[in-house]
Amino acid sequence: MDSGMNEKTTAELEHLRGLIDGVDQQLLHLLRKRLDLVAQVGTVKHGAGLPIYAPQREAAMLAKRREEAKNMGIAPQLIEDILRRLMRESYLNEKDVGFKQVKKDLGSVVIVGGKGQLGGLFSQMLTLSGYQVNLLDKDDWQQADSLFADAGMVLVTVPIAITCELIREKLTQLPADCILADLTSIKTEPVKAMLEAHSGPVVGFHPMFGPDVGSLAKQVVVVCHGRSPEKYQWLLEQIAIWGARIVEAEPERHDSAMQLVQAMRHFSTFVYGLNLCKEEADIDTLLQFSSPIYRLELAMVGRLFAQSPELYADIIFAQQDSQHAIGDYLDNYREALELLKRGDRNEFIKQFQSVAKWFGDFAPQFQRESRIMLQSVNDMKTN
Ligand SMILES: NC(=O)c1ccc[n+]([C@@H]2O[C@H](COP(=O)([O-])OP(=O)(O)OC[C@H]3O[C@@H](n4cnc5c(N)ncnc54)[C@H](O)[C@@H]3O)[C@@H](O)[C@H]2O)c1
Ligand SMILES: O=C(O)C(=O)C[C@]1(C(=O)O)C=C[C@@H](O)C=C1
Repeated sequence: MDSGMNEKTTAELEHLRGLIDGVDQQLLHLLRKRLDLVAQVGTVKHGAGLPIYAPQREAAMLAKRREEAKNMGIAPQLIEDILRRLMRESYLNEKDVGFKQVKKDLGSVVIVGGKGQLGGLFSQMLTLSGYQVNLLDKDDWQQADSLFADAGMVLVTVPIAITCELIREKLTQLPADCILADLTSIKTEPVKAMLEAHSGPVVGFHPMFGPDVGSLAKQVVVVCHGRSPEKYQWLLEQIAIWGARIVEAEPERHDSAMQLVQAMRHFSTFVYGLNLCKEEADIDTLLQFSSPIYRLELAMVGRLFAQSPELYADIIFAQQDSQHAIGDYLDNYREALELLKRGDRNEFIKQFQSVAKWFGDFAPQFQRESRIMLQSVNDMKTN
């Protein structure tokens, strides 16, 4: 290539990149305009008590924009990705405006363990909705009587290992019509303890997310009814206004689902990390050779070890029954290893096919979903 050609190329590139910069700046102005409109929507919703998350509006809007994109020769997935990202920003912005307060005459809310992670999040959400929130943490028990005296709701969110004991020993003298609720990751024992300790309304919740979610939009909260649901119906409406989906479950059914969804999953993630550690794997090297799916998997394993060991120990150890599920997993692992040792490739393929059949339509659905996640993982790479 001669140098004249190089200069010409450089000049052309510079010119085009200047134009691209201009378009990107216009995009910024459009984003500013959209955020301002969303802020106004937030104010209207706050006044009317409408949920932050409007799934029908989202579906209708996405369908229209996809169609328009196609007509303009733009990949529909591109506009969908962009709009979904923008809507995530909307949830955060609308949240800051605050939420309608569904129950005006509640009295105060006392969050026991309120200086912890999840307690902090619920304290923020309740405060943003106009409730008076008092925190009662481990060094605050001398104020307990005066805080409980005018409490309309007591919300327990202390470490799992001490939850039942604390409820039985310290929450037996609440006002008769006070709601007693908890956020514990297991439900059978805490709900039982609350029903025994308190004769008024009782309800158990399990937020299916960690404290680092920016907003509750699209998150799931499991509710286990205890006593007098009509007295805490407002709270379910309040949580729905925050954008979360309420899933009702009997405590036992919740706990048995959690054996697979939490105890076994966290345990196998723990063993995965333990194994990498014992093998003295070099994470930099692993990342260098990683496919996007491996990077995502490693991120999911690594994120466990950035969190509280006590929380995960409690989730795993609190349910003795989960040992069976973990034992079954180990048996299956062992049998699969035998297959490998025998060199029985045909049997491996046969079993693979029966698992694929069992997954049914979920397998291609998960493949589509994970493809989008993997593309985002790749987007985040900087080298
Ligand atoms: N963190 C999560 O991802 C998550 C998700 C769902 C449910 N949960 C549930 O939320 C509850 C709390 O978890 P967390 O992650 O917020 O834990 P955390 O350790 O951050 O918070 C617990 C709080 O309880 C306080 N505490 C300890 N002993 C106390 C006592 N005797 N009296 C009053 N307060 C006391 C601690 O000082 C701390 O502030 C657990 O039941 C857990 O199962 C947590
Ligand atoms: O239209 C609304 O209701 C909005 O809150 C705005 C918006 C958006 O960003 O377009 C955000 C959240 C909703 O789930 C749907 C749409």
